[in-house]
Amino acid sequence: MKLEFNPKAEFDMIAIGRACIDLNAVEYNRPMEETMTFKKYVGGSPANIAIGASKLGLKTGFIGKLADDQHGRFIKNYMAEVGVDTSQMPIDNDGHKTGLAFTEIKSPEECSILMYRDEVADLYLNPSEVSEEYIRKAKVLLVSGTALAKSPSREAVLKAVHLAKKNDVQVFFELDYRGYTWESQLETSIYYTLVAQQSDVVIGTRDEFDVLENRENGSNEATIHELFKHSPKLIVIKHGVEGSYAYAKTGEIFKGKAYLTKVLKTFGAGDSYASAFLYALINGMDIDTALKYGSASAAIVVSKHSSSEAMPTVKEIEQLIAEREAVYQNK
Ligand SMILES: Nc1ncnc2c1ncn2[C@@H]1O[C@H](COP(=O)(O)OP(=O)(O)O)[C@@H](O)[C@H]1O
Ligand SMILES: O=C(O)C[C@@H](O)[C@H](O)C(=O)COP(=O)(O)O
Repeated sequence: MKLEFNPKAEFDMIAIGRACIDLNAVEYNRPMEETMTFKKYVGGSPANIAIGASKLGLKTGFIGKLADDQHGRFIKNYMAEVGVDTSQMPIDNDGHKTGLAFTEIKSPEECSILMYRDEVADLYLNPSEVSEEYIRKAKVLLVSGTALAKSPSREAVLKAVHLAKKNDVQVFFELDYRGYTWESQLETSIYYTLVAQQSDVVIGTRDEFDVLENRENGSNEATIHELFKHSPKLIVIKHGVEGSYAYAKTGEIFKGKAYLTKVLKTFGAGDSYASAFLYALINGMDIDTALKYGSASAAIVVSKHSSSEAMPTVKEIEQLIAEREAVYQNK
């Protein structure tokens, strides 16, 4: 099974959603109450994915609203420096602020995120700020689920999905569930289902698919049975260190294993996985290989301090895959 991308498209991928700030505990392996210093990085799942993809050499753009403040300017400069096109990142004129995520690293296994997302600029992206001219230039539109949490960002994303489908741009939906921003799980389920049914590729953790289905302890089989009645051609369900599965509508099932490593913190895994998985698919690699790229990228990022700055190069990913696969083959 292979996805077809428009070979003439100017951008490999355009992401839509939030570009924010991560403040990662500098003194880690302790609770946040005892953490006195935090290091600033660009964050926000779709921004991390765009940065990761750009570092891998994909031509990447971003649609997202920024606050008119120091953080907004820092984000725009950083993203431009790593090669992301920031021409569709309007500035909020109504005093809304940049979203912040403080990360707590209690131990490599016990990490949590404290988010400040009330009245954040990214959720004020207006449908009028989503341009058909821009979206039609992409091979892939990557949608972050959190951008569906509130209006007007919700309508801006729905418009972007509509324009992508109209112009044969592949829609990748990263569920990216952050409970803080939603009114209820039922509300999330309604909008996740609406967008998932229209997407070409849906990526999420097992827990996030349970949110989409508004249930507990769902099964991958039930998920794919339902979603394959609609547009999706590929569904990726992640199971943390146990690895991930990619299900193709054509019936094939691919299993990706996690590459175990010395973990510093667990967050950043999903975003680095998504950027490398996408890189591999866009470059015509098969799904087994794309899963290896995703896992290797995640293994590199969980061993480092940030999610965005730690995004690896193609060389680092390929080296890790070669080393690990050689070990598996000698066993
Ligand atoms: N502790 C870990 N060590 C190595 N790889 C990991 C680890 N945790 C996750 N990964 C890799 O990252 C992928 C995505 O992680 P997961 O935790 O399922 O997603 P998310 O970060 O979105 O919650 C996994 O399929 C796996 O390949
Ligand atoms: O998405 C956010 O707003 C916070 C991220 O920037 C943070 O780095 C993170 O949680 C990444 O984790 P992941 O989505 O599991 O890759």
